[in-house]
Amino acid sequence: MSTAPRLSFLKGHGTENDFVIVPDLDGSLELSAAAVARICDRRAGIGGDGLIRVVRSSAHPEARAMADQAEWFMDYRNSDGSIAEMCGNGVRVFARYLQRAGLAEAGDLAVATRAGVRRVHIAKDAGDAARPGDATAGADGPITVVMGEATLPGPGPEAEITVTVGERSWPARNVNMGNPHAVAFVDDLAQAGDLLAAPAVRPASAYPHGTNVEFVVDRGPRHVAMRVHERGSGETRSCGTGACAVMVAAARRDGADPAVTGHPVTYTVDVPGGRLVISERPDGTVEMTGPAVIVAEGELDPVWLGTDLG
Ligand SMILES: N[C@@H](CCC[C@H](N)C(=O)O)C(=O)O
Repeated sequence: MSTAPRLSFLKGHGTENDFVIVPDLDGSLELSAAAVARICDRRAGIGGDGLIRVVRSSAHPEARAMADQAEWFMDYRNSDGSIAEMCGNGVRVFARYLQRAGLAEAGDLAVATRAGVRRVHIAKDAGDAARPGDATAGADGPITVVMGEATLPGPGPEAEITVTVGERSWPARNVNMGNPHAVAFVDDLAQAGDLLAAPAVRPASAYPHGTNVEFVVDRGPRHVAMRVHERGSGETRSCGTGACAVMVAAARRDGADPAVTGHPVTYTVDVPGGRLVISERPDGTVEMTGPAVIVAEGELDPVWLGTDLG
């Protein structure tokens, strides 16, 4: 009989950026990069753009210092097993899991991430939505995350980014939302091609740990659409931090800087998997609202898990 641990999981998504959620409340699991990649495999595993381990902050060495501000830590991994600092869609799905499991109530909540503590607001229902009547209000209501401030490098080589796909290159904006992004405005999203391989981004020195790449077109006033190639996951149907980076890049391009005007600015960002509504406030904080859905739960077969997991 197998002595391998039984591992419960849930599956969820935010605008079709999908995740395997692994509750490990007391932080007893060792999840190797290989184990994460196996679980996220869409043919041989559960499948997902990433894996989110739910751990009590006090039980995780990277989160212990945040435990007095946020009870729960989002340990986020990309589908190739690599670690990422932050996941904007993931943090909404994380909050939905906590609500569903009775570990948090609708309303305000703080979540610890590798990029710091993020404030989350879980709408009680569509009527409590940050934007009543918004298309993002599903049966469970939308979730809003205060994503922190975008960081853009000052003039210099790190600001002069070029993104290349095949024969075509575009200038891009370097925006950090806790994790790195290169945002390129294009004429047509199809120009990004099949995105089976990561676009080339130069200079490499601007992104010592690699980057996510967004391709953006205009849809109307304060309304854009994007595709994304995610570091560690490939093309996905959505990226929350990427959509925030896109919103800030679009606002700067459009001459809208809330820090200068004193007024918040809001963009609708369409992604292949849905719609996100994103605002930047005069104090520089970026706020994102979108759906978060849990679709299934189950248990991984301990025999299949084998010895990859401790
Ligand atoms: N999909 C996420 C971002 C996940 C991390 C990213 N691939 C990285 O390596 O930085 C989001 O919704 O923000």
